[in-house]
Amino acid sequence: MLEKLKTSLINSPVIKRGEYNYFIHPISDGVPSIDPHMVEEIAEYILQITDIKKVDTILTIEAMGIPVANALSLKTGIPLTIVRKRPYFLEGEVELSQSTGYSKGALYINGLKRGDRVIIVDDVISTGGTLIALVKALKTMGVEILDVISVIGRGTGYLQLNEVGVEPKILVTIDVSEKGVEIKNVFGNE
Ligand SMILES: O=P(O)(O)OC[C@H]1O[C@H](OP(=O)(O)OP(=O)(O)O)[C@H](O)[C@@H]1O
Ligand code: HPA
Repeated sequence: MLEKLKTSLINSPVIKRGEYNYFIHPISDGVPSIDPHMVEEIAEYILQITDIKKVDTILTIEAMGIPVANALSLKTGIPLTIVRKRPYFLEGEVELSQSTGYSKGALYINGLKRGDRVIIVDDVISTGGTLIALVKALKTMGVEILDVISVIGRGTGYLQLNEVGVEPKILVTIDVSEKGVEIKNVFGNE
């Protein structure tokens, strides 16, 4: 189960970004090159754990949620909506603040309306700062969140989502230290 993802995660280099131990992996960084068979493996797995038929749009966040979310879109014919890091000043655009363990910025939602049913797909959840801000904004907009799926999870940031009534599905949970990456859990194996 998710063998390509697990093997490659264990082999990820870890660098320092300030105090933050940052792992580098194709799915979360596009570096080194992304193996399409690994993306396929991940997309197949996600389709087994979510009820995709009810979804109006697959929602992801620029940049590194895109490869997996796009694979899901191609496989299902369900449109892809990308939360961007730049504004377009369109009517109804919603701005939110993003904060991760190593960066701060703004995100912009376009193309969603009240009542739309979405799944959120992202590459990594760490502090939870990105997804909590997005979930809060979507709830205010009246968008229905059917599932929140992260390919990789690290730390306890996902618990913040529990506080707003969301239990994210994290495919592979890891520990990251200066020594490297360790696999802690695979979704469905709890
Ligand atoms: O749980 P958090 O601490 O918020 O971290 C997770 C976020 O960090 C990464 O995004 P980043 O802003 O680095 O952008 P990228 O996808 O362009 O690499 C990742 O894609 C998640 O969106
Ligand atoms: O350590 C990380 N690596 C890659 N992407 C990330 N997004 C949050 N944390 C990380």
